[in-house]
Amino acid sequence: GCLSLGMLSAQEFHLQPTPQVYETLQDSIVLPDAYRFSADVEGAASDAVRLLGTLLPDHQEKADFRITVGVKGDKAVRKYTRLIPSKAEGYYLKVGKNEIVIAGADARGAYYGVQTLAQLLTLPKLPLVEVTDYPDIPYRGVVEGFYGTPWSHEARLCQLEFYGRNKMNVYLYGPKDDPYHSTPNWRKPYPEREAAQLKELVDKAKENNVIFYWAIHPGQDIKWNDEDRQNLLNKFEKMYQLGVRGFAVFFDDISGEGTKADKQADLLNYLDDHFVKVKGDVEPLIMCPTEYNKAWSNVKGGYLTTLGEKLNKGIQIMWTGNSVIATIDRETMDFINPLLKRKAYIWWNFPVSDYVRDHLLMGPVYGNALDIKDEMEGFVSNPMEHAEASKIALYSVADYAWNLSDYDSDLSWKRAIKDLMPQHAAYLETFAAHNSDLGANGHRFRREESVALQPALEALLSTYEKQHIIDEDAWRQVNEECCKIVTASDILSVSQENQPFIAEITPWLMQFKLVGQYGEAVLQMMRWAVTDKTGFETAYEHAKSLQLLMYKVDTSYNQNPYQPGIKSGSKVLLPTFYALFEASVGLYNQAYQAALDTRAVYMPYTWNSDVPQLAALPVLRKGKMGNVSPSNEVIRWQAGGEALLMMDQMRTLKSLTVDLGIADAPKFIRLEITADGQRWEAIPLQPVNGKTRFKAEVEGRNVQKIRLTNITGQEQKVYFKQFGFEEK
Ligand SMILES: CCCCCN1[C@H](CC(=O)NC)[C@H](O)[C@H](O)[C@H]1CO
Repeated sequence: GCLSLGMLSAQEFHLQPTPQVYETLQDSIVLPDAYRFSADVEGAASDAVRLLGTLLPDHQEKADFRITVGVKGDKAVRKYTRLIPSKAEGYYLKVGKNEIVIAGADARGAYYGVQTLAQLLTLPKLPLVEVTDYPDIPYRGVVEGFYGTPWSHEARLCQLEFYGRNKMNVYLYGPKDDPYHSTPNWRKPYPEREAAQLKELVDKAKENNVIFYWAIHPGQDIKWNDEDRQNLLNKFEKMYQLGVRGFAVFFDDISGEGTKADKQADLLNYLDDHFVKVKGDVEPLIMCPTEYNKAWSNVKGGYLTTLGEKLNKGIQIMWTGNSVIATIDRETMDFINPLLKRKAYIWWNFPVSDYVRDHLLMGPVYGNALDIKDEMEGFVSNPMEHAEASKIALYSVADYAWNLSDYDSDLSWKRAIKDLMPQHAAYLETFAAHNSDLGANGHRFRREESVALQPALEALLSTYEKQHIIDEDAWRQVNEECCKIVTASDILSVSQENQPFIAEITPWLMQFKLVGQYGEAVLQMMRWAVTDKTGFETAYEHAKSLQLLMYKVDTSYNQNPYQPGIKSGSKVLLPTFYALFEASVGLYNQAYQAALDTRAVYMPYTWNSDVPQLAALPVLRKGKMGNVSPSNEVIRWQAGGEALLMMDQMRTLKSLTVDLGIADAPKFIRLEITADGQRWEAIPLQPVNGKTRFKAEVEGRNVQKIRLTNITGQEQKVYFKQFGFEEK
């Protein structure tokens, strides 16, 4: 089941999202177990009344204490009318000595007033308050729009409860890899089981006052004809019958005919006129354009201006910002809103991680401007495929979108962590602090990481590298943090507080613990590098073993074909430990005339050669791929010259590619493999692209070493363009 709200102590209590106006008197009351209730239960406040019913005992006619719930215009709240903010989804909440009043500007406002009361009721005593509240951004929530494993049905049910509590009113269903959402099965109705689950989601969304939008992604193969127009209408009709009352059409990440603005606009206007307006109880249509960010738009080409001019005014248009992954500021909105002739509906691509799948994005939500509340129609977050782990960012997105000017990214982040794991919040904060950056990526979007520890890490490293001395205060801080990392990893990995969450992050907890232990071992190496030879050697051995263990985790879990593996502390923590490892081994080698291997990152592959220009090339590893860094100079490869790729242990290969820039490489270079280092077997080089690239058939072969030899009896001039392999 989904997590319930944790009990917080009064002083750290904070309403979520931060209300616009919140007055609390120093007094509090104990809620009586009997109260008189007045509300138009059949009226617009029915959702609010239902939610209230789950929070309080049944009411009784004869009681002094009065609880009133209503929506502006209801008789029950008539006398509070001027206190109700005239803002959509706004509400007035009062907890007085003898009464509680919840008066909504509309149905959802009344519901949100009760959600706020629900939070107050988690306090030991109910404080006397007056809250006047409403959202800055009309549409706030989540678009499940990522590539990768769609969220599970259970995860979605939990999400919807989370949105209700955090006053998010939008969930857009649009998982890129759902075959019935996108090409080619968007034309087909969902199979029975999926249809039933969608119906359940629609009901759950309604229960939590979330608008469930079903999105379709037809652009890659849609035909601009009546048949496909009817196909789309039919599919929308099917979804309507399942209870869906919000619809979206995504034209992102497509090519070809489907990208034409005027055709897209005609289709959407048709759907608007013949479906949305006809039904009468469906939310305004949302569309995601093909040019959905500034970097990809060609204003002169007229795509955006065509949409802005042609699309019916009521249709909402999504935008990810100045690039696919970007924070949103005034300049961003000043660019797009005039083109669309309406306020853009922000699709914020964070914490989505489908382009950095080996990283978790657990850090604060920051970088979006606080002065643009009047420039956006909506603000929805595209999350990670890890539903529970995404809640840290989503909590803060809800906080930001409800009340931009009061948003504080760090306080919100800390509250998000407490909300996700009230008991183990301290341990989760340790984990989240060091697992927040994306690593290098094509979008060049980065996040801060290990912020609190950074000064100590920098002091420790610079002092040690420059003066070969230990900054004791920094050393102590880093050592304490490493100890916390090890402790937090173990406690979280067996925590029963939110098992679905722990299941999502377990491989990263394993890696995080190893990073902490590696840090401890490296700190010992620094301590003993020139003072305790055997102590150092033990710590060195331990560090090397931890490097191998980290490598094993990184090559065993999450082996997706995009960014395989498990990265943790990848931006600051681990790179600093690597640098300290190398520095301390350097000092030890100098002090004891030793020659210990200073390589900090575990590397299963070793490359060397008696061909001078080849010998210097570094060998790289990414997940299960290994390759020798290409050279862009002419290699003079002497007769009989050899190049050897050695594995740390027997490894099974999947593929091997060689490109020496010459079409007849097989005549010059023999490729051999050995499983035992004794018996070699030549593997023929087969042309791949009819030019200079060749592959060797090594699928399933166990290999310890790979050898390239110049067999022509004379020097050959070649290019070393590619030498890469993939393990099974
Ligand atoms: C080269 C293509 C990169 C597109 C990346 N976008 C997609 C489309 C999008 O952003 N639509 C608004 C998916 O949604 C994905 O999740 C997100 C980030 O990776």
